[in-house]
Amino acid sequence: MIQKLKFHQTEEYMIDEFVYNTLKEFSVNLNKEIAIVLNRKGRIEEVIIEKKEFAELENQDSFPKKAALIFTRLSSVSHPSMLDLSTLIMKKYDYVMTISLKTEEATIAFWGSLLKEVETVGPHKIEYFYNLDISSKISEVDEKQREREKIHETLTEKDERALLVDVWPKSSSELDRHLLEELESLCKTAGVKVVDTVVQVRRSIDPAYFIGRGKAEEILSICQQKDIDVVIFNRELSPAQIKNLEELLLRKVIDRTDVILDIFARRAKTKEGKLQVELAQLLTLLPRLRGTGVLLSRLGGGIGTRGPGETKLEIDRRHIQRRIEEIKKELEKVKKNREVQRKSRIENQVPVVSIIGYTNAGKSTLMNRISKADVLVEDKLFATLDTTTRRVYHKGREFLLTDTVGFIRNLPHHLVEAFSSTLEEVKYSNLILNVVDISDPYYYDHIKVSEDLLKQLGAENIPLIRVYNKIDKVDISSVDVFDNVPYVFVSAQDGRGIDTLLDMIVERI
Ligand SMILES: Nc1nc2c(ncn2[C@@H]2O[C@H](COP(=O)(O)OP(=O)(O)OP(=O)(O)O)[C@@H](O)[C@H]2O)c(=O)[nH]1
Ligand SMILES: [Mg+2]
Repeated sequence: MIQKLKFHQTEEYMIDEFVYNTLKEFSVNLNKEIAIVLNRKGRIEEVIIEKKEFAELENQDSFPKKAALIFTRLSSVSHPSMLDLSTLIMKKYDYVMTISLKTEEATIAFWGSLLKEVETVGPHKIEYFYNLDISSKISEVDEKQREREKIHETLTEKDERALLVDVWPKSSSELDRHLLEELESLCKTAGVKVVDTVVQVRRSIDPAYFIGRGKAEEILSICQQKDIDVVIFNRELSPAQIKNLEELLLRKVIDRTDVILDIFARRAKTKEGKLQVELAQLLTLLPRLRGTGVLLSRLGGGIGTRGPGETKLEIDRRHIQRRIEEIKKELEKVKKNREVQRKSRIENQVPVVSIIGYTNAGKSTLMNRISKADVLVEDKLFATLDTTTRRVYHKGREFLLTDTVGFIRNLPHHLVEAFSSTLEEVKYSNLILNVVDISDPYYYDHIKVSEDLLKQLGAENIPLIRVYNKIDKVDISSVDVFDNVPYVFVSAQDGRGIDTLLDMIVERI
């Protein structure tokens, strides 16, 4: 049968009578379901006999990107199942056709021309499809896809113009101001141009618009005057508030979490890093999807819509749920791997020292200084997303030094969860270095944020040294040292204090 089908070419990129009869004959005789893959010329590229779930066809790379999947069902079900639809979506087929051999009826599922949902034709008797002109439908979809890619490109090419919105309590403090500045540098890192900032002082939060409808209308007029593309809130918005605000402001509305996620999405390099970012994005996205509809695009592209790598976040709820499970499984594997490595380290008795600290504190610079590793150092938030480990020797002692992702106040809950496999490493270290940028006026606050997170990770009982960094920038006599935690003053940049730090490390491991 394979020979018979392999060199056959169907008309119009559709099933024909010959193919149908052949499929039927062999399906019935073998009592097995059969699938074929058609390329765009209508040639049969592949014949697959009874894979229970065609969605699990894994050698997706050998498929041309654009192709159709046609398969038989022995039962009387002739409409596509959830699984069939997710095959269509995930494997990027042009269309998927389900044929019931019992009823001789079939249904095809394909992307609608708005690219927002899946359309179906059928169930109809199989003969109906022999003359169906699917090619023009498909080219319509292609055309739309190209247009959208163009829009996406222009949007990502030019810097997006953002309006920042914050809500402060009646008794606002310096810290509120600081957090707003922090959002501004997050935006800078994410490549967004901050055009204006609106701060509202209010006692309570409006459940529908967060800021109250009057203020929201005021913001709309600012957006129109200043050609704003995106409105960024410095507080966490509920899914309903995002929806209401987007409807009123006619612009993309995102919050602080989205900005951080966006930065993470651009920066994740390793497979694990990417998986973790994707997981965090999906966990954030899920509660924002309402109903069972297919959410295919938030307004436009740009910030808040990027996935790790080049993929955009265009996924429906079921698919998300499945993907979340998939990622968790993969991360579980990574974790197992880590455990094995950890065991062998324990057996070899090589102590582990972890560098943690607020983002931009100088962790990677310190790592490079100590181990001469080449870790990306940048005056940007979250330069490091993937952990790096290096072997260090000092005074006849050996230890492993690990650089980690930076901490930040209000680190999105989903990120902590998603990055747990990376952050978990900290829990198994013999010593923790909390790197603190003392040139930042809020350094004490940063110490607290980082050490609170250690508590959350269950790492609060591990010996810790506070490494007060950047002493080349400030006069250390003006620096207060808090609590009874061991500390050292260093400049990771010019090397001052590093020997003392190394001595302190080997004393403690
Ligand atoms: N003046 C001075 N600048 C420093 C020192 N250490 C680091 N920096 C600068 O601080 C910025 C951040 O340094 P990184 O080492 O990337 O900081 P990080 O903590 O790894 O940051 P993330 O990975 O983004 O969380 C860079 O511009 C460094 O050059 C220091 O001792 N003195
Ligand atoms: Mg770093």
